[in-house]
Amino acid sequence: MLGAASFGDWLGLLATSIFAATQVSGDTAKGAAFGGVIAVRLLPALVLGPVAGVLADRFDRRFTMVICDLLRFVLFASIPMVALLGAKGGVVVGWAAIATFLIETVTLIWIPAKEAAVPNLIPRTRLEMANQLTLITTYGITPILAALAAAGLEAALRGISHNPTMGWAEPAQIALWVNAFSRLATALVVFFGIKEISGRDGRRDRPEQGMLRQFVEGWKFIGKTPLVRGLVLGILGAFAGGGIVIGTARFFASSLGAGDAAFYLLFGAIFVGLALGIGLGPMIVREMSRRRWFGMSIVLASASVLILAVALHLSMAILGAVLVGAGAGMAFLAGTTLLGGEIADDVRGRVFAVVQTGTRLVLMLAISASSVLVGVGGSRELNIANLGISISSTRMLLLAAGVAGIFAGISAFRQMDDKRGVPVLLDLWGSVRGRPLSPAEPFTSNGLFVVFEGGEGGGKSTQVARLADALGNRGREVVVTREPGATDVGERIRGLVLGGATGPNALSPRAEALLYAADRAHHVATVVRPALTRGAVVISDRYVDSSLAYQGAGRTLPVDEVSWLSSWATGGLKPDLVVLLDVDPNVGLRRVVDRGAGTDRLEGESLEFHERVRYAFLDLAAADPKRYLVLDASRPADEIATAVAGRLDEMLVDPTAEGRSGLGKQQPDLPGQPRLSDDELGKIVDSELERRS
Ligand SMILES: Nc1ncnc2c1ncn2[C@@H]1O[C@H](COP(=O)(O)OP(=O)(O)OP(=O)(O)O)[C@@H](O)[C@H]1O
Ligand SMILES: Cc1cn([C@H]2C[C@H](O)[C@@H](COP(=O)(O)O)O2)c(=O)[nH]c1=O
Repeated sequence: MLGAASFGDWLGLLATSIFAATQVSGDTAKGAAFGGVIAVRLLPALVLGPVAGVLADRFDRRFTMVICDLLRFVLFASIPMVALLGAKGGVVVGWAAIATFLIETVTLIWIPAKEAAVPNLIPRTRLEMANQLTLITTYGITPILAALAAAGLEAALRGISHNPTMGWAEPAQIALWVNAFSRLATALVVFFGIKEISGRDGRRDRPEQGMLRQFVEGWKFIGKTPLVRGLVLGILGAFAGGGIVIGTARFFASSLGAGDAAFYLLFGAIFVGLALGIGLGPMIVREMSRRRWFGMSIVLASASVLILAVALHLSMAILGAVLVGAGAGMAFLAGTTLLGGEIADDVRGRVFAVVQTGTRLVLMLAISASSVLVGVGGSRELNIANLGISISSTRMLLLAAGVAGIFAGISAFRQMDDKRGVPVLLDLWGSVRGRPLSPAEPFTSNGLFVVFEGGEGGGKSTQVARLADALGNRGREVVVTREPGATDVGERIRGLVLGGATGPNALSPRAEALLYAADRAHHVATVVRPALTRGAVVISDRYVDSSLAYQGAGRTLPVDEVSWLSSWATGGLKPDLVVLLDVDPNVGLRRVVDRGAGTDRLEGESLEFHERVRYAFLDLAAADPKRYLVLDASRPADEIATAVAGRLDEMLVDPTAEGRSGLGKQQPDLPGQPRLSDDELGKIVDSELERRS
């Protein structure tokens, strides 16, 4: 139904503008009438936008929508009616402008009511799919259908409408009637068919609050909530960029040496990209955090504006335009879904109203300012320092828009990020492959987590014991632990992975990886985290890197999958320091044999296996040197112990020294959930009790 109404609206937008233009003669008057009607449609946003959201949050949204649609029915129908009643051209145009202004005003109230109501009707898991459908219908299918219908009407009725007795059959008039009746139909469907829109809690939340208070509270909510701030900032930034692209499009097409055809091609490319972004985006990024996806999509759209700015050839410009559209489409979808799904019902209307008002204003300003600016300098070329490098002002403007958009996308990303500390590109790559990285579990470490890693016989157990003694003598609480086998469950797992059959009946590599991960999950939850919370120094003989080296490089399982598994098992807990005892496998394995306690299943692996393990450890250390202390394990044990103790001294004296990233620090608050003062908390509890009573 909303699709049909949207079709009617697009048709109405085209029809009112064309209709106004046909009522006057002369090019200038026609242009003014056409542009005037469109400008009038945008103006009410200025006046009414801020209060529209309050109405959506205050009154029954179903009745608000129905009343708005009935009003729009009457107003749309009145435009052709005035002409039918025989009014003169000027009067008809005047009334078309006034009616359009009123229609837009009413629409401004209808949109936040509808947008705020939709999330209450659809389960959250389906919200994105519903938004996909709505956006594709509203911005993809219905404008095209409307344009086709307008052209079809024009062709079909050309003969009839010249007949003076058939004035009512002018194409623009018919289109307006269609628009009017589509609104009447929406009103009836919402009133009789979607009664659930009325049944929400939010309306009764604060009936005693005045409108002004609600209005002010809405703005405060937007300003104070990082998620909403980020969303609003990102959406406005994206629209500003989009406005500049639209405003400069014609000059840009001519700067490519192409004419009107190129202009239409670029426009088409943006819409193709938009449809691809909205339609395929969720399938590509799969489980990726929607907050991250939103910021990244804005960065993609803006970076693609830069491609436009430097495009030397039409094909490059078309690629840029498709990517601009794809980024914008994905940002639009992610933004709408986040607004609907993560914002409480009682303020949702006001947030939607701010977004819709802001986007209209920003778009209008960006289009007009950029078209004026390129109009002034667009046909000329700026010649830099007489070096023969000439840059058109259109491209400079696009460059500025791209940079500003990237900035807006990054700031939005930062404000909303719900996976702080998780590398962005790895997360994106993991999500595309169906395995997004998990954020670190909120946790306060008051201690120090030191891990010893390395190949077989490197001297880890020896050095763990030496360090524990040294720290214990200084009065520190030290917890010595190991993987696998630090807990009862771990002991049993150790028996499975290190004992057990070899040859064809041996444990499969994936099962082995899962068993090590299970040991680790239990170990971290029951030994490591509690000790770190107490403030102890935890010294572990092996941790995550052993899985990456042995199961990843040694068994040749995909390292990113093993890494994801470990990060899931540990909730993202990273050591403060990893001491890597680097040993040639020939030397290490000889020591193991000389120890005389026999060899286990892994120690019995080939030399090539142990070589791969060794270089995997070294690669891990090279990728994050601040967190690692790499020592040559062939040095005497005392020298190694002194080097380790020296590094620990530095870290314990200066808690901010490199490698002590998580120490004594609380994980950041989740974005979108600012900490509340006792006062604020008290107020919320009071109002909740009041509401319940
Ligand atoms: N720096 C060293 N130089 C020579 N021998 C050493 C050195 N450090 C330890 N050793 C000896 O090497 C053998 C293995 O040492 P240790 O058990 O500490 O190594 P590990 O890395 O824990 O072995 P595993 O890989 O089995 O866990 C022991 O006999 C130990 O005494
Ligand atoms: C944690 C972990 C260990 N391993 C391997 C490495 C060793 O061969 C054994 C542990 O024996 P140690 O004498 O206690 O060093 O297990 C592994 O393959 N994957 C891991 O995650």
